[in-house]
Amino acid sequence: MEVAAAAACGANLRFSSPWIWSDKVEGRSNGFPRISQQCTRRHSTELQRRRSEWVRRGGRVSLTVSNACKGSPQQAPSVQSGNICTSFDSKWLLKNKGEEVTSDLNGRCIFLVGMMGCGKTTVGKVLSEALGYSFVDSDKYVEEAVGGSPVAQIIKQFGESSFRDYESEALMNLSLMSRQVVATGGGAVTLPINWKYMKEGISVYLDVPLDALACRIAAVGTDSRPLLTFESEDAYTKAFMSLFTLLKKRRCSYSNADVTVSLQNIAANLGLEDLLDITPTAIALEVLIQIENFLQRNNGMSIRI
Ligand SMILES: Nc1ncnc2c1ncn2[C@@H]1O[C@H](COP(=O)(O)OP(=O)(O)OP(=O)(O)O)[C@@H](O)[C@H]1O
Ligand SMILES: O=C(O)C1=C[C@@H](O)[C@@H](O)[C@H](O)C1
Repeated sequence: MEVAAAAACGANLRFSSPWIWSDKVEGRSNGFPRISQQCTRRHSTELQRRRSEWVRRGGRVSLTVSNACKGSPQQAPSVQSGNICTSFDSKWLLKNKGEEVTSDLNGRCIFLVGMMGCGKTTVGKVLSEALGYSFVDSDKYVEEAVGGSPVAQIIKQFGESSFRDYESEALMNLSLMSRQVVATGGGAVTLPINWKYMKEGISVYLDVPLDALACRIAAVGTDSRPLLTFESEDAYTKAFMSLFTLLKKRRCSYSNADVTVSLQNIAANLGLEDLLDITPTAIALEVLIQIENFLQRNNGMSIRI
């Protein structure tokens, strides 16, 4: 099936194998993607199979051995991005890195930003545990503030602009706190005032390829996501095309984050072909490594904009 509306969007798409096989999404002469029906069905089934496997394994991943890491856990060297060792349990590495980074952070909050489905909640919970921080989901914070209605209903009932006002108020309140990992809403980055709040802490962009996002969202359904407005019977196509348009508008805003953590880079560094093999623990570890680098580059200070 061809997705005509793709032609309306002028952004560059980055496809990461193996989420979209080259025989299923083909570049067209006009530079826009063509997505086959078969592709979308295969994606959902494959995703569900892999997710069950991932859950059965307890979210574990085997990491590539690096020559840079030798010795016992007691003599563990500091972990550099891209040099994650198999010899130690990744949770052990995360805990240790968490302890190191916690003291550098001096109580500052971490704000996770990124498109819906990029893993802010999943990774945020793991990260907060490693840092000894609390975890807050700003969507949940808004829901509680307005009496328990789901975000989808708030948007439908009051409109996106009112939701953004509630979201800004939530971020303002959260920016006054310390020792919190905050999973922000996917669109929080679009309002400049929110950056003022988030710059009270360290902001981290979780950069996940569009096709992986669409797969994850399609696997759980699009019903609770009113901003996915592309019309299609197929959940993957609906998610992919809507996210494509949203990301085109937001990419620049995400780049304001202090730190970017790219799943494609993690996969490349770990020698993994499949993004689904990257566990939340491995992603949280990369977040901490990148935060540590950022703090070192800026002498422990977050740059304010
Ligand atoms: N590393 C991962 N590997 C595989 N699936 C993942 C991973 N991280 C998250 N997921 C799955 O992706 C989906 C979205 O994750 P999550 O809710 O953490 O994203 P989010 O960024 O908080 O989304 P939103 O902004 O919509 O709240 C969930 O179904 C989750 O189980
Ligand atoms: O990307 C977005 O704009 C959104 C993401 C969700 O987290 C919610 O904040 C809401 O559905 C809007």
